[in-house]
Amino acid sequence: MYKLVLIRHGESQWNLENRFTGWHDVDLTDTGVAQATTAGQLMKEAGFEFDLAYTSVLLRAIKTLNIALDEMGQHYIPVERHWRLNERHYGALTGLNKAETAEKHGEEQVKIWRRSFDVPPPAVEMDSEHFPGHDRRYSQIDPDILPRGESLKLTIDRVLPFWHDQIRPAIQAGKRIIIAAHGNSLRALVKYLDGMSDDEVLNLNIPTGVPLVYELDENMKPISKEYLGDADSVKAMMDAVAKQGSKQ
Ligand SMILES: O=C(O)[C@@H](CO)OP(=O)(O)O
Repeated sequence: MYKLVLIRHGESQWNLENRFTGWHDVDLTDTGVAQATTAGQLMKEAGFEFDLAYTSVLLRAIKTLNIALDEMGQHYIPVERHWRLNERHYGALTGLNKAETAEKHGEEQVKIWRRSFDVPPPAVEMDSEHFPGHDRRYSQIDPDILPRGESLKLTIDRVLPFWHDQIRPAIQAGKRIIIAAHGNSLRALVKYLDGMSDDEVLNLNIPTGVPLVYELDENMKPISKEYLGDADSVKAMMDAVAKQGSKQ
């Protein structure tokens, strides 16, 4: 039996401002820092020990991981940062306020953009500041595979190769692993691990800064899955994420 912990970053500045974020590199708010600290305390109390951590190349996930590991006294473990764990790229929606977008285009359209399985947002132009090709951290990646706007399906297509090539073999080699990532890159992983249908994943919302603990069998099939912390507050946080696309 293997244990795996997934954690979405704590609240970011653009979560607070309710803006589509994607690959835009925003920092944590004070609440986000507090959530990451609490997550570390909860994992410490539960006796978790990690050998290796994976995260994205975005500040909010990296910081959440560092804060939580620091809190656990496990700041020294190796960390692998990879762009394939980045948030889903929100294309031309990046930076827009979700409630204002719902006023303009309707809540239904915003729900389709946020949660449909295979409808991508409108693409960013190559000359947009939100096209990743202008960012040094992506300079080694073939521009043809850099996203300009991803559906969940496209996000899954770029997250899963990293799971299969790197993370799964490390788990099966006995490494105890934590993955700090993002709402939609983690929805991609959870959909895959839980074998959820394209319809079921529509209602999956992942709260910020709460460790999600999986027990996996030899074939990486989930035996159990639970969030650490108070169940009612976790549920309230998930509902709040779902409502971010409502009109004000
Ligand atoms: O804006 C984003 O990048 C994501 C996560 O914050 O939002 P959503 O939950 O709307 O997919």
